[in-house]
Amino acid sequence: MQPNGDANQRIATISAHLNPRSLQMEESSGLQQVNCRAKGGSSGFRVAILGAAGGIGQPLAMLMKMNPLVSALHLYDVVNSPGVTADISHMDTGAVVRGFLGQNQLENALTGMDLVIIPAGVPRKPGMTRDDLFNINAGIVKTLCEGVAKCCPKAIVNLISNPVNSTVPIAAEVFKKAGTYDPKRLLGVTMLDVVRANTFVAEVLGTDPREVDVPVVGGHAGVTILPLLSQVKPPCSFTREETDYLTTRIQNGGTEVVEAYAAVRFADACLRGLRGDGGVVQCAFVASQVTELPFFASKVRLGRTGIEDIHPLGPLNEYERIGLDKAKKELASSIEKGVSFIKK
Ligand SMILES: NC(=O)c1ccc[n+]([C@@H]2O[C@H](COP(=O)([O-])OP(=O)(O)OC[C@H]3O[C@@H](n4cnc5c(N)ncnc54)[C@H](O)[C@@H]3O)[C@@H](O)[C@H]2O)c1
Ligand SMILES: O=C(O)C[C@H](O)C(=O)O
Repeated sequence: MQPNGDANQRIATISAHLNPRSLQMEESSGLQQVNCRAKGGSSGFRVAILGAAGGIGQPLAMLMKMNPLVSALHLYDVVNSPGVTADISHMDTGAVVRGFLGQNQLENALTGMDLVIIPAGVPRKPGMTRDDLFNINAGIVKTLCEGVAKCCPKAIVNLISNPVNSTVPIAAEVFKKAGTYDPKRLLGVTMLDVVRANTFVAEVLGTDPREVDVPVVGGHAGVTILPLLSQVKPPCSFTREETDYLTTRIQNGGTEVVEAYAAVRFADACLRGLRGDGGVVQCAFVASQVTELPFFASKVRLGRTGIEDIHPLGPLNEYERIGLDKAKKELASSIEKGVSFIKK
């Protein structure tokens, strides 16, 4: 898997030769494979991953290729997408996979997509906060969202690139500028916090994490990650010591491990919503009136039009009310930072 221009062209030639029907050729010749949009092997949704060659992007691509709701999978990156595409495309599952390399293929990658998942950008190194990524990732998200606004304005967007607390407001401003903003279709992925919370709470309770549901609200960084331990299902209670331990561990989970599993589960929930399944509810960072802030993570119900309902926070205990105040303070400045990045 050593992708470069030549390898790309070789893959193009081989793909076109072996299965010309699976490709929708553009008029122009050249690097045809990467310029071709996948037709889709079966009925299902068309999904693009932007940043598909990265640490999150690659396993995400593999797991989305295994998802029966996906008929076409577009893998876009500024490096290495041909090799990743070749690997993933050999999996014997329904979705047709196409690779797209570099800025001039962004539009082809995006055209016709139902769901766009964005894990593009730089990740944290030890000692960094997610906000330290702002300077690089803000510009990347801006450019990619301009592409979305132009080529698939009706797509659901799952924003993974950090700092999510600022990149979601950036995306919203880009879409507003383009006249395509639909707050129901823009979701910051905070599901990893829920997945971690379920796991850590189950550890403390000595139960199966699949049986546990912990709402995590606020945002996706440090104190803005607010697990509502008073609302855990099935109902249970924690000592003050357990509450401190769990809250701190959930808030700092990203320094332990970073993984794609939650992104896959969240994308699957969005697709099940688009299909019309009932009762699809997940936490996400979205435009919201749950608090006085313009964006906030809480439980949302996903449906055919994206977010169909945003759940209120429910009753909070004293510990959570103090946590909420801290979360809102930091969130307000992260949101403002994202908004003014576009407005400046
Ligand atoms: N929200 C979450 O729960 C969550 C979870 C994990 C990671 N993240 C964030 O996701 C991002 C990616 O993390 P990673 O570990 O995959 O990093 P990575 O460096 O392994 O991968 C990032 C990928 O993005 C690509 N990229 C860079 N600029 C691009 C551009 N302009 N267009 C398209 N692709 C571009 C890179 O080439 C690379 O392949 C980071 O910002 C990280 O903090 C968020
Ligand atoms: O923590 C990170 O930097 C990545 C991601 O946001 C996570 O929560 O794992």
